[in-house]
Amino acid sequence: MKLPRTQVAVLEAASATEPRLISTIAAETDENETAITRAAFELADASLLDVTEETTESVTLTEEGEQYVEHGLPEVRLYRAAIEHGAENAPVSIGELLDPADLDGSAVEIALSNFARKGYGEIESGSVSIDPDQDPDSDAEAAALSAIDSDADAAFSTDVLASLERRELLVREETTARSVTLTDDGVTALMEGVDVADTVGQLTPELLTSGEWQDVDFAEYNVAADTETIHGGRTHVLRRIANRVKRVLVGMGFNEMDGPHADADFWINDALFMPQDHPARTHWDRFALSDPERIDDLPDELVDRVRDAHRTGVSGESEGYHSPWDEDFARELALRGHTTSLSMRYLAGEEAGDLEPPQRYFSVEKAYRNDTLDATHLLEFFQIEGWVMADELSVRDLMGTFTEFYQQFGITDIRFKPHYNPYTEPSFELFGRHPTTGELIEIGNSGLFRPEVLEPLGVDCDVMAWGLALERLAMLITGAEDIRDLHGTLTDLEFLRTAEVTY
Ligand SMILES: N[C@@H](Cc1ccccc1)C(=O)O
Repeated sequence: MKLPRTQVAVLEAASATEPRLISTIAAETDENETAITRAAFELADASLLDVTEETTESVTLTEEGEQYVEHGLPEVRLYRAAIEHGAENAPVSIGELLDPADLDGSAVEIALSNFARKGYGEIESGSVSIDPDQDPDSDAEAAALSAIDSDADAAFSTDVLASLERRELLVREETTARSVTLTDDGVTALMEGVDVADTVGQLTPELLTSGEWQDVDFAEYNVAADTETIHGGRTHVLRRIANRVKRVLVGMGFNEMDGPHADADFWINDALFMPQDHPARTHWDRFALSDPERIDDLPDELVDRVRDAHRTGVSGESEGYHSPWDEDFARELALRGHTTSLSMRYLAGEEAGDLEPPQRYFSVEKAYRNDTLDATHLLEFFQIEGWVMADELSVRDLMGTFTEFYQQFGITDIRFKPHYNPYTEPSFELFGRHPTTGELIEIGNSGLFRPEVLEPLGVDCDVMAWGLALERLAMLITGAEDIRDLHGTLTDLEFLRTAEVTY
């Protein structure tokens, strides 16, 4: 029988009685492991070999884990120091214990939280009291750490391993080792004699330049063979969803808006009839920029009309806020807290000229808010902004548009809740049901622009508008439960590699 060179090498290195590791064969034959693996699978396909896989877990300590092996766990050090300072009798202030326990910086926090978690005692108003029945010498985590330090294969309860992993004191890794064993057919083939076929497995520059490629026999590829998974580049799941959203909206007849991320407060807030003392306009919520200090090129007449709307209202029963309106503040620069600044620019005729109804515009762009990070909030996120201008619009048009839009993503259970925005009346928040937790999560905000917004802009028909959160839509589509899985430093790579955008 004639076989390619690497296959002959694998066959000769394999045994019928004892599985041999592919990595060992690769080392012995001085071939790379991928080539040997491929040869092994080809031989398995021809029934000459069996390939078996064994997954093993290896555990290694992190740098922090190693430090604790040497110096003791912070909570254990705290317990020992507390005993030495008489905490068995009366609570001792934490300050007194830091030095003796050799704790500073982030180690203090680590010591306190694990001390409490393990029931070593209690910390109340800055004082430590201990549970005298505890024995830090039998701390299960400390024991596991030092045992792993001396023997990586040491066995432990999964609970202890999991908690050490959570504390990032160790990392667990899975490795798959493949072994080969000769089958009966393989043994027979070897006994009858196996020769190296003059086939070429790889086309090289030398073969090409010498012209030799014309005379050689090429080895056949087994395209069905099992191989290592290679993770190629891929468009980020959020970008894929954004692209999909754009395509859907264009399909619904919308044009795309574009504009500055940093803008005058005038466009971000004042044009929207947001009172200047609104909480969202304070430094708690807003990322202010200082250079340039002010934006000069605002449309003067519009500035005057917006000022009047704020102070005394517009025609009809409108009253305005009757509060001071500071033009300098309106000219200040900030990162846009919503992309509704773009809607204002377009409705004012600043971007695409004067617009006659009907019109539909959208953007899928970033907005910035000084929020607290959590499972549903990021400091920068994408908004799906949109508006429709027409002679006569009602809440039914708004609901119908959302129903049609979300349907394209397979989302049919949307809820509406009456809401308040200074710039729309009526206003509605939108909720969607999370596919795995079943929880209703807020996915957007919407409404019909008030006359106090439209009249200064020179728009004399109805405009309905919204801002939907792209990341929340992504959570509904992919089932991600934490927005931080989608982007930012905590993203789950495996999720990004495998997440599908279905529609
Ligand atoms: N700007 C609003 C969304 C919105 C846009 C337009 C009209 C109504 C609401 C937000 O960020 O939540």
